[in-house]
Amino acid sequence: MTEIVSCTGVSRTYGSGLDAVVVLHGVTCAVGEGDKIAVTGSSGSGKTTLLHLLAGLDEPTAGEIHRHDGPTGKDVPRRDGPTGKDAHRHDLPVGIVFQGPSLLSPLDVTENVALPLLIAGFDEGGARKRAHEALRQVGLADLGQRLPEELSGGQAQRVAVARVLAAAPRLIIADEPTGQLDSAHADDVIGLLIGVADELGAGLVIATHDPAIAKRFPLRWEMSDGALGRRTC
Ligand SMILES: Nc1ncnc2c1ncn2[C@@H]1O[C@H](COP(=O)(O)OP(=O)(O)OP(=O)(O)O)[C@@H](O)[C@H]1O
Repeated sequence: MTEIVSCTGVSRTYGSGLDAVVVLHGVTCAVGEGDKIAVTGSSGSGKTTLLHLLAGLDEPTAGEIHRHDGPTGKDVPRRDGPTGKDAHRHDLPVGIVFQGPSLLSPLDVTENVALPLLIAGFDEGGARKRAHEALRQVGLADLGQRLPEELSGGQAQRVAVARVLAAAPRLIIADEPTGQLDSAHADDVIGLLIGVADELGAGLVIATHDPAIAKRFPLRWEMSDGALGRRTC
């Protein structure tokens, strides 16, 4: 397995002195290309904290997180890379899907999907083309000009998945991506995420409270009081 990110003895403490609260302790784990992992556990057990550390949105207070460099898991063909550069170098390392609304309200759907690519150095034409293709793949080709406020919750999460697909990351982190959806739409979004991870050869880690969703993942990690407990596959 080619590792994307690994944690060794990782802890996260909030506050200091008498107010210090250890919310994650001694976590050792690794995510590799092609891994599909559901992180379960009761509310407050540390799922989001772990996912934020894996995504690089937060830093541990103890232990080490190592991000392993490498090309995308599969040789994803790129037609629209940044002008004059090797497109693969501009694939984003991490794509994130959050539970709640994460689209920027002044931007239309296509602009939201294209934004990470523009930040990564793609020219506007190339970024828009990739955004259109990603939206087509998640079944939203006709909604590119809508504003986020004109979308249903399920459509908004599909756009968030398209944004990940367009960015072609090595690692996809999804924190309760279906927490605000009914079960039919939840199933649909999880299926899309798994399909996107397969297509990219990416690692996929999701946090979920839903046992039916967790069952769809070959690897399951259970968080309990800030520790990574039972792992099943
Ligand atoms: N910024 C913060 N300051 C202090 N404590 C925090 C902070 N963020 C999270 N915590 C605490 O860390 C613990 C773990 O939170 P975390 O959000 O990781 O849990 P979770 O398993 O994702 O919960 P949920 O399923 O409810 O989303 C909780 O007790 C929470 O109150």
